[in-house]
Amino acid sequence: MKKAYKQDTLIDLETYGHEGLQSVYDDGQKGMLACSVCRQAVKLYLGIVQEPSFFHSNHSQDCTESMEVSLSSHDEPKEDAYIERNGFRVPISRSITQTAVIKTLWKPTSRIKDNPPFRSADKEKGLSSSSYLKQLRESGIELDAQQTEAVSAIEGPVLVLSGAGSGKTRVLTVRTALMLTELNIDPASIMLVTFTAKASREMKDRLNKYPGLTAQQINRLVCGTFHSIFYRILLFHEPQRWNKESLLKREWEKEHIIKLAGKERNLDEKEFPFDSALQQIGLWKNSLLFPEDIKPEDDWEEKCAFLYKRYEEYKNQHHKYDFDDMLIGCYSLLKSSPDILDFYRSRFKYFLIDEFQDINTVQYELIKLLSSSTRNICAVGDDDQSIYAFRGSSPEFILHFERDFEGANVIKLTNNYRSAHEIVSTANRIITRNKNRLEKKMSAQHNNGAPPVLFFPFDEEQEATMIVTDLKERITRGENPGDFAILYRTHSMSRAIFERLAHSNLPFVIDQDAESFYSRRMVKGMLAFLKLSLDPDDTEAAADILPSLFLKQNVLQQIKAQSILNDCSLLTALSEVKTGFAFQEKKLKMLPDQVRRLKDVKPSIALEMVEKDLGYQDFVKKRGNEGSSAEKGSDDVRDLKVAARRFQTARELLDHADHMRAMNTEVKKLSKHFHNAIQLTTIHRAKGLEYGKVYILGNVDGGLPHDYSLDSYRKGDPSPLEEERRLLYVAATRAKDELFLSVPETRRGKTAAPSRFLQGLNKK
Ligand SMILES: Nc1ncnc2c1ncn2[C@@H]1O[C@H](COP(=O)(O)OP(=O)(O)OP(=O)(O)O)[C@@H](O)[C@H]1O
Repeated sequence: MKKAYKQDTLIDLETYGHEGLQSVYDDGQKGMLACSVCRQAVKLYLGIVQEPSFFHSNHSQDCTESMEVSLSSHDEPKEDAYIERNGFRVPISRSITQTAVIKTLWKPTSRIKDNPPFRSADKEKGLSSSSYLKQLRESGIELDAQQTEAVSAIEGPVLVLSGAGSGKTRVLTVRTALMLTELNIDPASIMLVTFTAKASREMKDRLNKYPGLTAQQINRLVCGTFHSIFYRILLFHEPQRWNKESLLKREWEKEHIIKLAGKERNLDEKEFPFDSALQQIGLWKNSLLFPEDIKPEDDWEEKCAFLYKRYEEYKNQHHKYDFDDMLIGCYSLLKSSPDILDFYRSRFKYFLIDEFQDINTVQYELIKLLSSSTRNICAVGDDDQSIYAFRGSSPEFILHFERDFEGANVIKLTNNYRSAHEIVSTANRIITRNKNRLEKKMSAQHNNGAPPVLFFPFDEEQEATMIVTDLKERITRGENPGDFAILYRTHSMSRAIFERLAHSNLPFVIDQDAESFYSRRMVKGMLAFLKLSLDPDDTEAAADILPSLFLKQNVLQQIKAQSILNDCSLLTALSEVKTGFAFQEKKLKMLPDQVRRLKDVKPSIALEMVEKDLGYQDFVKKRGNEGSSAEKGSDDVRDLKVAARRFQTARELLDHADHMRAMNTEVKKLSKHFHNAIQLTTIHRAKGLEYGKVYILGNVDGGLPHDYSLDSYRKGDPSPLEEERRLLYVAATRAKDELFLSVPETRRGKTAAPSRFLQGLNKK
């Protein structure tokens, strides 16, 4: 059905603007829509599979008003294409309708086109004379020819270039097992380095299941992350200096130190992004750049360099160290103590390094130092999956492996055992456009699945609604929530989908470090004006608006005292503050009236007023971290304005923000216990994981690729853009069976161009 009434207004989907569909959807959810024929309640279907249409909420038979609808009979969706389950309209057929298109307004869902046909893999089995590999094969652990070569080349430098899903974990574990069994290599002479502690546990678990290995052998392996292994070495040689009590374990401990230093430069806690500064400091440390090496290129780097210097001084004075120091400390120890270096060079004879594409300078130098005499290093990784440049990793280490380790044997694993052919082909087409990479092409081992889907919501809100509709349909039909993942470039992109899932009954989990959108500095600051408009005595809100009025936090005490003395509200007291600047004082005088007016208009308008009339725009320009492009305050402001569109009053928006903050905490608590839930995660966190079905949000220029990479590209540096393309590649290759790419028409309230990474993928 294409027509419905909202009160007396007829909504005709044939002519209704794409941008208004979300609010029609919301009206339907609130029971505000009626069938144009029988006047019973209807809702709007806003999903991925079919075009939007109205359906009755309380019975499955839709009225036959199709004569009113100007779709040709050829295009008309059949009523029996739907069934009603749990009050939800579920299409029976999963086929994507490309013919029943709402003219001009609705861009139909489509699929990636022109992928090369699937060639049944004539997979070469690994031929090896190894009796151990035969034994493994008999117990179900097979290797193909490339994998066999990779596990058998034990001596000398080896680079295993393993495409996504090509079984590198299998290669690493089988290789280790082979060394311990058939080759009788002492486990204590093998260093097996993984990217996470979880990965090292998984490796050991797998080894424990392999035939012919004893628990004792596995325990004697030196297996762990770079940090855990090198910290053990430090602790052995300098236990006093590296005792556990001196470790700055938590981010807030480190932030505390740089915040103290920030006072010397008048960097306000509420304004300066100390967390980003810590990240910058970590980046320098991991690149073995010490305070004296830094040559700041702009104001941001200059401030960070100052904080870095003070941070190091503080640690030295107070005998503290952080995680980064563990690696730097070990590197210095080995460099400055030839005896110790010799000892470890003769102790460790074999190095196996997982996720080599994410190695950083200090880690690389450590491994080079230790392996230089035996040169038995086996690096396993995929330059196409290098996505941690912000932590100092770079695909350069893998790209230059052959140069740094002369005579290296390079083995490519190109069979993808994870994903269906159409997904693998699409991923290949995306990544081959990167220039700085080693040539390789994955080939899928099965063809069970249709080409990836492209869908085109109007904005972030519709994107979330369409995905949740799709999830509900599928889960109602019996699919497993744990099979789904929703991946995004940055946490802030997950706001709308989090909100929609929080209001559904679907089980979902989020990353532990995902902060609520409404707790972000710029968002809180802006909402504080709305809060004050409803309650001029709200102390927290008064404190939160001070930075944007360019007032120090100590003004809070002053206005509290004034409000008691003069028996007035905090807001009125604020208007009396004397700053010594006539212009500022004049602005403060106007504040109470301006703030009070905010509650009388829709929140989306109120936010515009805060931005333009109350000077928030100037604040964001000056203090919104605008220079550091990756985390701009202005982006948060634009996101908030999109979120606010769905609310009629300031109270509704503020209640929603409180609810979402509470839900964020709650969902994180539950995330630890949920085992069969939809996963919401950043692409970075999804690395190394796999899911049946994957939705990727925001495939538009500015979203993925992220704005900052486009800025760099315009300035002549293409490498961040290449890293963004790798991110899309990593995201796409997490999917085993189905992949959905969302391409919204607008983003943050502005028209958006489809991601350049998808160019040409859906055209004949
Ligand atoms: N020779 C093989 N035959 C059949 N299945 C295999 C083979 N090798 C690996 N697999 C399976 O392929 C899947 C992907 O393997 P794995 O997770 O080790 O890939 P990966 O290279 O680590 O992936 P990524 O780099 O994308 O995270 C696993 O389910 C694994 O059991």
